[in-house]
Amino acid sequence: MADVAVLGAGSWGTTFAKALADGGSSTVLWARRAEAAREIDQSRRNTRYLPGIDLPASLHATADIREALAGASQVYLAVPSQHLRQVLRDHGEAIAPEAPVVSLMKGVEAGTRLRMSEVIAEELRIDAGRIAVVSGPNLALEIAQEQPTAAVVSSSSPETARDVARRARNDYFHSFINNDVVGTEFGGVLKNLVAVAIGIVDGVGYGENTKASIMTRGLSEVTDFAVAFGAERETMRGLAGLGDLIATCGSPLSRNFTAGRLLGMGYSRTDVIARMEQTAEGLASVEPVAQLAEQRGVRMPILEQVRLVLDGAMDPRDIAPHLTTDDEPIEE
Ligand SMILES: NC(=O)c1ccc[n+]([C@@H]2O[C@H](COP(=O)([O-])OP(=O)(O)OC[C@H]3O[C@@H](n4cnc5c(N)ncnc54)[C@H](O)[C@@H]3O)[C@@H](O)[C@H]2O)c1
Ligand SMILES: O=P(O)(O)OC[C@H](O)CO
Repeated sequence: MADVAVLGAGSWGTTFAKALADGGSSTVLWARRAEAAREIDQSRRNTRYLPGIDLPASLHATADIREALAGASQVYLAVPSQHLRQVLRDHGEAIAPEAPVVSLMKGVEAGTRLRMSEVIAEELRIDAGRIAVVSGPNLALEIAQEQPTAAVVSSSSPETARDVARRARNDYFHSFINNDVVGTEFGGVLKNLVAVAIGIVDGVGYGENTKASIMTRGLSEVTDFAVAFGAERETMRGLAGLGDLIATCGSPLSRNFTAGRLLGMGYSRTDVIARMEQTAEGLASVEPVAQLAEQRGVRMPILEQVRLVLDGAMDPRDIAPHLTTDDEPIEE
């Protein structure tokens, strides 16, 4: 029986499980595919998602989710956002009654427009104080290579945030804490959308001025959105907001940036999805976030343009840090 369980053996689940194990927790990782579990357990490698990375001996993997959850005192979730609900519906009752449940994901559920912590609360019917989310500038491969990185653990319960942050740290990974779950979660979701926009302009061939303009206006857009839903403005200037925006928009390791780049090069949404071998959460989050923004009356010109490019209704060359229909100058 392990101290902690991580569900999802893609690039982030495997990396986070390694970080937990390197921090001293005996860790079990659930992989959906039996071959993946076998490779991690026996060869200490996950070649599909983390080529070249040696995994620690204290990390055990299994394809049996019930075995993974048995007795785990903390449960970390790292499956694609659109599939979380089903995993919890099928196996949630195997989670130990007091165990904190921690979302490592950065997406919004398409049909319901719910954040992952909301999906967890709804499916498991547990108190919000037992739920935490982790977010920050956390490109998996860099962390798997043990490059120094920080993240923030957020929970409405300071005790839960602290308990999780104590486990989720080691020599190369540091966890801060906060209690702004809405801001921390939306920071991770929304930077993906700005990263798609930055990828698009990169694919078109535009340079640093265009990217910096879109990143800066993107942060303002992300902040307005998150604050409209109850987030603290300060959170958006922290690791889960600005920090993650910088990392994701500036790195070819980012799948959202990569998806945007393909769009900018002229590939259609369908082609991009077919070419992506890993999860680019931003693609599925565009529509629900746009609907949420409309609901609250938040103006999101960059998101709107990403949506138009994805729908094939706008030439990627026309994407700009403002809506091209703006006639009059507006306040920065
Ligand atoms: N990779 C990163 O750098 C990183 C960093 C921080 C947060 N995240 C977030 O972590 C989450 C997971 O992303 P990832 O990078 O590990 O994705 P990934 O594409 O690398 O891996 C996804 C994993 O989920 C599994 N999976 C696919 N469909 C499933 C289903 N129906 N049910 C259960 N499991 C399924 C896959 O087998 C795979 O193991 C995303 O929300 C992402 O935004 C990723
Ligand atoms: O590869 P991406 O675009 O999903 O980004 C990964 C992490 O969220 C970066 O913090």
